Amino acid sequence: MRIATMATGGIGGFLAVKLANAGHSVATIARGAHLDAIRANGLQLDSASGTEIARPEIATDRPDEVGVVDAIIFGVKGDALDDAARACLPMIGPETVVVPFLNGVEASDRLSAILPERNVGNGVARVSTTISAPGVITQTGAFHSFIFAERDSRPSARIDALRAAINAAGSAAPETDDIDKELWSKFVLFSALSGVTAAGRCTIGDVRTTPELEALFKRAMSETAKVGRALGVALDTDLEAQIWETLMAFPAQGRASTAIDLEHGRPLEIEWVSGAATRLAAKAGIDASVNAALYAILLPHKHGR
Ligand SMILES: NC(=O)C1=CN([C@@H]2O[C@H](COP(=O)(O)OP(=O)(O)OC[C@H]3O[C@@H](n4cnc5c(N)ncnc54)[C@H](OP(=O)(O)O)[C@@H]3O)[C@@H](O)[C@H]2O)C=CC1
Ligand SMILES: CC(C)(CO)C(=O)C(=O)O
Repeated sequence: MRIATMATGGIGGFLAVKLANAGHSVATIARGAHLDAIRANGLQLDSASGTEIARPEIATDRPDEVGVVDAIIFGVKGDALDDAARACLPMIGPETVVVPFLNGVEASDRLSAILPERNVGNGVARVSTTISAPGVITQTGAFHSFIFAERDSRPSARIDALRAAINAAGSAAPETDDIDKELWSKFVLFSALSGVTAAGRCTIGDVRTTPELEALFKRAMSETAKVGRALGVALDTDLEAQIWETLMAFPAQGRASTAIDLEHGRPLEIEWVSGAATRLAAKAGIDASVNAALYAILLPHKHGR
């Protein structure tokens, strides 16, 4: 397949290494020192199972030089979505699918306001990766799973082809017949994890062992789940219990990327996480005072410091 990564950070970089090393024609869109390093040394993925280096066929900051691709792995932070989406236009042909893996539940709709809707899919990533140095992606933990589909979850040859490519490349792209459920199930987890570990400057271990933080986490989760259900998403009736159980298996030192971004003075994606939970709750007439409070506490740090 011809695949582009817009861009080549934690998400795009992880998949670019796997797909390029599996023999696909991969164009990595990146910029600055990260692009220079990819061009000079290749793109490196460090994980518990070792180091993999890929030499993507194209590494560029000029998407207009790439040509039309079959699929675009779309992974930028929420505030960068609009510019990055517009930059994808020259790579899009009639059959191209653009799959967003952003946290939150609004990326696919936002992309569809900029790109032709028939070219937009929807997806959710369960992985923990970051750019640790120019040209280097580091994975924490061993989990990596990318769930995606057409926006309405209908069966689709182009989605099947990308799933097959990712599975054969050594990652995991399980099938789904309800992408909204997948997205919202992660959003219920992530809105609570992001808000509590960032605003509380704490770890998952702290949330598990401090009853007050546990209560806060569970209230945030329950608010977001109520919003999803009010919007008609078929969330499991015991989703909140499942998430709490999952949290028991996370490393105690773990935190949401929002908490790590806060620590490093980087911009925060809160508009699309606690902010989105608050906004969508207001629209649905649901009280989301915990998400609103977590959002407010983090707002002064939204643009980084
Ligand atoms: N990484 C992870 O483990 C997970 C991430 N997610 C979500 O996926 C999304 C992407 O995250 P992640 O991959 O970690 O983000 P990163 O910050 O690692 O990577 C994003 C990259 O996009 C680049 N970029 C942004 N706009 C453009 C542009 N117009 N042209 C070229 N490059 C551009 C950035 O460059 P620059 O630094 O120069 O701005 C940066 O290198 C987020 O919503 C995140 O919450 C979800 C699950 C797990
Ligand atoms: C919680 C986690 C690691 C799960 O993929 C995540 O999405 C993030 O921190 O951004």
